[in-house]
Amino acid sequence: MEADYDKKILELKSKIKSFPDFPKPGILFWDIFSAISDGATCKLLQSLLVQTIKANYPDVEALVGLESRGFLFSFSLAAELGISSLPVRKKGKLPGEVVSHKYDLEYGSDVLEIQKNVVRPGQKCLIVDDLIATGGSVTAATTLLRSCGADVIGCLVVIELTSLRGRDNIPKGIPVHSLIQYD
Ligand SMILES: Nc1ncnc2c1ncn2[C@@H]1O[C@H](COP(=O)(O)O)[C@@H](O)[C@H]1O
Ligand SMILES: O=P(O)(O)OP(=O)(O)O
Repeated sequence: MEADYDKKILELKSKIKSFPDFPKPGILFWDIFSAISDGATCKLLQSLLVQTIKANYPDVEALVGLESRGFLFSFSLAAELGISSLPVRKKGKLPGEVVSHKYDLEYGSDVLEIQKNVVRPGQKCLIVDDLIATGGSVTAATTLLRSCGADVIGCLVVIELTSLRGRDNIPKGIPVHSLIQYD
């Protein structure tokens, strides 16, 4: 069983391409789109993510995708599990009334938004994204969701850049599950 899982992870890993110096010098960009351009890998990735959610978050009620690559997974997984798929977007992209959270970046700041009243108070929300690096996006999304009354039960990503220690930087008590880890 374990050997089968490890084999699937290796198969997935072999399909993810990396691009040095994108989008700026010094960044090694992990391109999730390179994996999902192949149908068999889409199916494999979806099944690994579903397996992780069922094993670790059996009570999850909503998957919150972070713009924009998080949306690839939040909708398809929510559809399979029959639960809500909620988007967190950058400023000015969601219609109607929104709740906002401004957060600091290395240089400057950014704002995340969610539509008002889409989260039920106490709703068990799992944050979903392609990758965790410093943990800044997950931290900001957690603050935003909590300000709406959500119960943030964890974070699920395909890739974790372990040397950046994102999981240590996010609020205590939010577990991180990643399928693939790179230094
Ligand atoms: N090296 C990277 N490759 C692809 N995507 C990346 C990379 N580093 C960051 N990202 C995107 O940014 C956020 C996570 O960054 P945090 O520093 O954890 O906020 C995530 O949405 C990635 O798509
Ligand atoms: O490329 P995106 O839209 O997924 O955004 P980010 O790089 O901020 O994750």
